Amino acid sequence: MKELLFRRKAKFIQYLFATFLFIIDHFAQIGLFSLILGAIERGDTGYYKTVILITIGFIIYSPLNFLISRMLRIRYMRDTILDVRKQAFDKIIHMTFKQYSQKSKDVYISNLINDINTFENKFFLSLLNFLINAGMFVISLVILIVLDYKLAIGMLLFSAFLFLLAGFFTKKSTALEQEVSTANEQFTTEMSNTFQGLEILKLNHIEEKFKEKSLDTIGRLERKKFAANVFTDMQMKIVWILAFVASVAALIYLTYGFLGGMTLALGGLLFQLCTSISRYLINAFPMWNQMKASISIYNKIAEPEEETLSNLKGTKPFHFEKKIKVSNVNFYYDKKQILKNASFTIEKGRKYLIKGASGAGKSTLMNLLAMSIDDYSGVIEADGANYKELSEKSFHDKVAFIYQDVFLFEDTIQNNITLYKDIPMEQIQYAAKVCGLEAVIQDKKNGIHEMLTENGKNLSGGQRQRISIARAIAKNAEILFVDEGTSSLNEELGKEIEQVFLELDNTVIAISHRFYEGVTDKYDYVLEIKNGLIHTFPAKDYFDEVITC
Ligand SMILES: Nc1ncnc2c1ncn2[C@@H]1O[C@H](COP(=O)(O)OP(=O)(O)OP(=O)(O)O)[C@@H](O)[C@H]1O
Repeated sequence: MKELLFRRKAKFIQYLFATFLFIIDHFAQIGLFSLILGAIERGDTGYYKTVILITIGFIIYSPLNFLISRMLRIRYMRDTILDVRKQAFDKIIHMTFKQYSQKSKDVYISNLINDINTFENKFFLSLLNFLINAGMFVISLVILIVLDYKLAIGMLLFSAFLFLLAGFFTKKSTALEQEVSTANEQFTTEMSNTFQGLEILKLNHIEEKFKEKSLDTIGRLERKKFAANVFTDMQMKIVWILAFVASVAALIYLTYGFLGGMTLALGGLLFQLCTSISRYLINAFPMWNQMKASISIYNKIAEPEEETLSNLKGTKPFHFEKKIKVSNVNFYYDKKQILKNASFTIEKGRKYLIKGASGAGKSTLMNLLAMSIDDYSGVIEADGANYKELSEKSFHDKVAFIYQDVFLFEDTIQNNITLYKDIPMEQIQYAAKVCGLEAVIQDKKNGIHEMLTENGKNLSGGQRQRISIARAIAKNAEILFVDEGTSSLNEELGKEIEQVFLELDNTVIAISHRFYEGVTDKYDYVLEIKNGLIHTFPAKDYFDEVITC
């Protein structure tokens, strides 16, 4: 947090100066009030005129001072909030895939919108109020020490007591702010799910049911916000009552002073200083807690997590010249064992098809081989290097994923194939040709530079899937992980696409429920999962047996 605040030193100093301007204005007001009291007491016309001139000067100076102070503060706040937004976005975008997939994408959206808004609204407001009130407190106390040190000691003791009291509230304030943040995440996720499934809700006339559920979530969020606000108000009220008691005590003390010959101007000034000190404390302490709560939100959304740092530990480059060896791998989801003592080998250039009943563990196995899961026992090695020591980036640079749903960017066909990497044009054209995209590209007015509309809506399912295979070929991926890559296509198209990646030289590890006559049996091996055990079969034998059975 300190690093964020001091990143723009010059602007931060301007921010502090702007706060100081605010404080000057406040003390000018107190001084003016005292001068007016003095003028009434003295009844001197010349002095009276001087006070009127000073008052007019103050009326002109005060709004100007406010304007300058505000402009200086806004510049700093704007730049710092921009930094927070960038940092929060960076944190999400640089998460490892494994970390990212632990939460729903809506949680990240909530962090980027709701949490940043909370931080923006609360942090600077509380920082400003805290600085102003703390600054005014110090100045008032110094003046009070000069004018009446006994009164100053009394006020200092009272402040120390309030400081201790505020410490008790800090933990609760932070916890409440975190609860609001979590409720925001739940709200965003639920809303997103509801809207994604709106078509089903409407077709089945169950909107009302979901409306009730949504209202519950909104209610929960509002209750959390209410609790956080009430707690801040409650702190203010407690401090306010104590401050009132302190002001009454100061008034009694001053009354004795007045009876002992103290002037009206001095008495008025001392009383104002005491009540102001109380007021500064009333404002400063809850703001301090609010500031700490906002900092906890900043840490949550913008500071890298321990896990991210520890995940960077795998630094060895991924090489796959010969084989990936899986030895005695066991994997559990909670207490349920999914894979038992799995041992097999993936040879370079071979095509593997993972088979098994629904829920047998096919995706789990693919995730293990794709480095998306690492909390397994046993060893997976690529050319002798332990998977757990490999750099995730190096691995992802050399593999490609082909899913049932292809995500396409609103950009050119070329950028959708290269995924913004610097790949020679001949390689891109080769990839497009191998995947049967040549005719599609020729058909487009701008060829390979044709823009795709949102998520490639101007392409057919088959064309979209071909682009996803072209990505793998263009990047020269050593392994293609294909998870139901043809399931959304019709039989004929599915067969054509499956044929494309089975004819590649690359290693393919695929999951498919489909059997395409004359194509599926071109896989080299089938890895069948049954009751957690993995059996390797030459594909021809496996399908001959299945078909015969
Ligand atoms: N994140 C998870 N947490 C807990 N259990 C899980 C999780 N993911 C999957 N499972 C369970 O692990 C088992 C294997 O799941 P997996 O998705 O690997 O099966 P699959 O063979 O790919 O299934 P399908 O063919 O239906 O897609 C299932 O019983 C599933 O319920």
